[in-house]
Amino acid sequence: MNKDSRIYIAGHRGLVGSAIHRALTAQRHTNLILRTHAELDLLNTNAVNAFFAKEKPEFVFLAAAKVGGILANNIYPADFIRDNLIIQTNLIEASRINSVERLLFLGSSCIYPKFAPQPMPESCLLTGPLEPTNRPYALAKIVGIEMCWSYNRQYKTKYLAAMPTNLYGPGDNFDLANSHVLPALIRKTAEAVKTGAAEITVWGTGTPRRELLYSDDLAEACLFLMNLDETCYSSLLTDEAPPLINIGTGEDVTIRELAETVAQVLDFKGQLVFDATKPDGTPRKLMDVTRLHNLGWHHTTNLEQGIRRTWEAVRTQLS
Ligand SMILES: NC(=O)C1=CN([C@@H]2O[C@H](COP(=O)(O)OP(=O)(O)OC[C@H]3O[C@@H](n4cnc5c(N)ncnc54)[C@H](OP(=O)(O)O)[C@@H]3O)[C@@H](O)[C@H]2O)C=CC1
Ligand SMILES: C[C@H]1O[C@H](OP(=O)(O)OP(=O)(O)OC[C@H]2O[C@@H](n3cnc4c(=O)[nH]c(N)nc43)[C@H](O)[C@@H]2O)[C@@H](O)[C@@H](O)C1=O
Repeated sequence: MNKDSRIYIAGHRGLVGSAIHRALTAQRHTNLILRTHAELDLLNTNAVNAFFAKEKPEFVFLAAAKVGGILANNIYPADFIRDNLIIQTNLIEASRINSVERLLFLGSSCIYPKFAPQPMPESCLLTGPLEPTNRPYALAKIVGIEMCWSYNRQYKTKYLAAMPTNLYGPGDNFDLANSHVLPALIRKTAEAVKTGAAEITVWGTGTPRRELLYSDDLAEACLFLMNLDETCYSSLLTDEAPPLINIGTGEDVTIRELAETVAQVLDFKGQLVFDATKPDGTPRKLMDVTRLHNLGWHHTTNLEQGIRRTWEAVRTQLS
């Protein structure tokens, strides 16, 4: 990407999109194309096509999606599969029609089988049954990968699918019902500190393991991939295997350890109570990040630093 390349960030107000926006702005990109949900509904095929025809982006970060934690995925499965299939199809097809140079499609680590080998290499895609709590969302993402691969083969496009691990950071969704685990734990812990409550409730058994990546690190990885030289980029887009790359830290913790780290950062001295009536979901989903490391990218923010930064960004809002 040149500094004046026309770059569209779909979903630039979300956790990931806002981090990509910050990273591109910090690198002095001057031609960013942005639309809020109210300005452009990505479910509207005609509106998306008109927007692409007018703005002619050269690079697309596809970070708009219907996203939520374990409970939201379980309660609204139809919304998750429908919205994601439509949004990604609209954007991939409009990118083809308008000759977008490179597109980065964001998927998720939940595309891999529930009992995949750990750590999970890209090659374990479609080798076993999925985790039921997020199967509709995961299937939409798997279709997105297959579309990128099919378009690359048939139309000679250059679409890459990045699979991030669980993410967190400033600008996350802190709604207790719909959010992911880390923002939920930060909010519950902040409220307990504020009210002097003796305990916080953690969903599930506390034994599942999760790998967490700070959103600004993820954004750096996305820019790194979009900026790969032609030889390295093309090496990820072969006819023989899906154009897939994992993004993560290669390290994970139990949910109990995660809750304890949040308690330590926010100075909460009370008890953790586990509510086993809530789903645990996948027991473990640790990414194999060998492919990304071999290209030369490593994360820089460790879990405790990331939680501190997130807390500093939201403490006035949550205290
Ligand atoms: N958060 C995580 O832990 C992980 C996320 N990912 C992936 O990263 C990507 C971004 O996720 P994240 O940033 O967390 O999600 P967010 O929910 O924070 O952001 C999604 C963005 O997409 C926008 N959007 C959704 N529907 C529409 C629509 N119909 N028209 C226009 N805009 C729309 C939202 O706008 P609005 O809010 O106004 O609707 C929002 O700005 C997704 O593809 C997700 O699968 C992957 C792994 C983990
Ligand atoms: C990114 C990823 O995110 C989702 O998958 P998930 O990792 O299972 O999601 P999660 O972050 O919501 O939960 C992780 C673990 O944490 C436990 N947990 C404890 N206490 C709370 C709590 O208070 N809230 C939440 N949400 N979880 C809690 C919870 O019970 C589970 O064991 C999917 O959207 C999936 O599609 C996807 O892509």
